[in-house]
This record gives sequence, structure tokens and C-alpha cells, in this order.
Amino acid sequence: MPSVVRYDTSAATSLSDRWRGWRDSLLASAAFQRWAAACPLTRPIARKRAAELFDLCVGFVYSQTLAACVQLELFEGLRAGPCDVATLASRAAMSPDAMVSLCEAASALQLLERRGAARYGLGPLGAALLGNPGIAAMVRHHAALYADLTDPVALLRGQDSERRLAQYWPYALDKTGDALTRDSVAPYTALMAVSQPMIADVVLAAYPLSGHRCLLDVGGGDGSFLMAAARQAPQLRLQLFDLPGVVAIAQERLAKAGLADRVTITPGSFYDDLLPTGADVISLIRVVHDHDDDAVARLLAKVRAALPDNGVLLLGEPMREAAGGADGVSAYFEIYLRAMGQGRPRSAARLRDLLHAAGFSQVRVLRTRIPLVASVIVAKS
Ligand SMILES: C[S@@+](CC[C@H](N)C(=O)[O-])C[C@H]1O[C@@H](n2cnc3c(N)ncnc32)[C@H](O)[C@@H]1O
Repeated sequence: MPSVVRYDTSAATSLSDRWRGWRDSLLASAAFQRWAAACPLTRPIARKRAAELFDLCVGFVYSQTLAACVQLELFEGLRAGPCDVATLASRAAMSPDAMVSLCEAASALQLLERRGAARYGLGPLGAALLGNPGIAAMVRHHAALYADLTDPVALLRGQDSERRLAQYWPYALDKTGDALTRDSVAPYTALMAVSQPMIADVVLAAYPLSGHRCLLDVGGGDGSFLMAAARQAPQLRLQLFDLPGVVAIAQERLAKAGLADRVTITPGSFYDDLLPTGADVISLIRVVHDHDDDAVARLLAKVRAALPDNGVLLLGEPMREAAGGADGVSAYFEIYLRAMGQGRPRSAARLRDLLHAAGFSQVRVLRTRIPLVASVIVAKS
């Protein structure tokens, strides 16, 4: 269980509570809503709020429209150019009418674009998705999350017995990883590998590794981040630490990439084992948010113990409140990690506290190109 209490039990009403109470009662009033929609000055705000609320109400339909396009490999099918509805329908084994509904819905979401009567091509978002296969893989694996979310209240009450997402990430069910076979870790390891290039681009642009001698990637999956680091910094020696089933996959992948001589691979669980020493920089990429505060505190202490004086911890993952505006990252990870059964999305400020508590100094939050994909923190041991 997370050790931080996140709710305020104080009965005192502050000035800001009273201001917000007044605002909420105004916004909840049907008469005010009618007035705001009619008044030319407030109409743009009223329309924006109505659109935002509409998106919240129907977001599941948007997601499932995208899921259908991905499942039918519609974007791939349109890569070479637009196509008529009859051909798309026959490829997808559905009626032309049903295909028109899907194409119209996808066009409204900018995934596709109508290109004449009964003919469709890629839309700007569909084309962007083709450039990043990690997104389609993420969409596919959401089938497990959405199945768990069929009854969201049961999930939050811990009454969902199937726990499909936890089975997808089996280390959430077996913390030591002892019983995890290669087959059980292969699906999430493949998903991480295909989505890793966009993470590595963002992290390594924010913190180039050219000044370092040896990188240990803890929870390094199949070695995809190490491969990107090796391309960026040809002098870098490489180390990887992950669960035994995962490192078996990494061993093959890194050997195929011609990096066998440059890398040392150590199987283990950071819940039970010490981390290997020898690296002057240790990375935790998309690892910390998967674990509760007490486990993270122990992991950070082990990272610090494995680093030399003035060694560097490089932490990269999506963080709360990093992307600005409505915080979709927080909403997503709060519910996602609840379904997975462990972990927390954390803000840079919260991570900074955990790093200081573990004895790290000179904690710096670095700007990244796309904070939605990952934010980066570096700290000295
Ligand atoms: C979300 S994945 C991220 C993988 C990789 N860093 C990336 O960004 O693509 C988390 C990784 O942490 C590893 N992991 C989870 N629990 C672990 C443990 N107790 N000891 C070692 N590795 C663990 C998983 O096997 C997985 O490879």
C-alpha cells in the first residue's frame, strides 16, 4: 500500500474552499449554464467546457474506434494510399455499411480522412501512428486494461477477480520473479521493446551519456535502451539487470545486435538482490512508477550503494503534472497502476523527495522534448 496519505480530513474551510464552493454552485446551476451559453462573452468558454465534458463522457468510444482500426490493421492497409470502402470492408470481413461507420468515426477523430465518395486515406493522427509502432502495440495491450475496467468500482474495491492486467505484468503478482517463466514475461518485454525507441530518444536527448564510462540499466528489459545508449556513446560499457526470464531474452537480443562483448548481464530481483557495481551511471527507465513507495525507497538505496561517489542516477518515466494543462498522464496512470495492483504516478517534486531521502544530492529535473512520453531526473550519489 502507498505510504502517503493523500486526503485532507480537516473540517476547516479555507478562503479558497469558499471561493471554489461559490464557483461550483454557479457552474452546477442550469440557469447559469443557459446564460453562459447565450452571452457572447462567455459563449466560447461554455462551448469549450461542453466539448471537454463530452470528450470525457465518450472517451471509451474514441479508444475503441482506435482499437478497431489497429486490430484490422487499417492504417497499414492505407500506407500506400487511399482505398475504396468495398475493398476495406472485404479485407475486414464486414459489411460496407459497417466499414463506412468505422471510417467516418475514425475520420472525425483525425485517424482517417475522407478522400471522395466511399474512399478513405490516412488522417494526420493515423499517419503519425504509423511512424511509431509502439503506439499500436500499446493500444492492443489495452484490451486487458479495459476488460478489468468493465466494472471500475469493483476494480477500485479490489473485487475484480480476473486481474488481466496484473497477469500481463506478472511481476505485480510475484515480486521475487522466481516463478516467472520466459513465456510469461515475453509479451510485456516485447511491448516495452517496441515502445522503447520513443523513450530513449527523449531521455538521451535530455541527458547524453557521452561523458560516462559504464551504464547499468536496472529493469532494462530486452536491452533496447542499452542499444540506443551504445549508439549514442560508442565508448560506453554496458550492464543490464532484470528478472531471470527477461535477461534470457536480452542476452539473445544484445548478441544479435553485436554487443555481446560490450555488455554484462545480471539476472536478479531488486527486491531481494544487491545490484552489480562498476557503473558510473545507473538508469531506471519506466521502472520506478511500477512500484510502491517503500519498494522504491529500498531500490533507490540499492542504486546509491552500487554507484561510486559522484556517480549518477538517471531516472526517466512519465511524471504527474509534467505536460501542463489537464493532466491526462496522472488520470491514466492512477487507474492503470491500480488495475496492475502496484505503483504510483509521481510528480518530479515527489521523486525529488524520495531521492533526497535515499541520500542522493544535486537532484535536477531536466527538460525533455515530449514530457508526455517521459520526464527526466538526474541525481548524484
Ligand atoms: C515497465 S518495464 C520497463 C522496461 C524498460 N526499462 C523500458 O523502459 O523499456 C519494467 C521492467 O522492470 C523489470 N522488473 C520488475 N520488477 C523487477 C524486479 N523486482 N527486479 C528486477 N527487475 C524488475 C521488469 O521485468 C521490466 O523489464
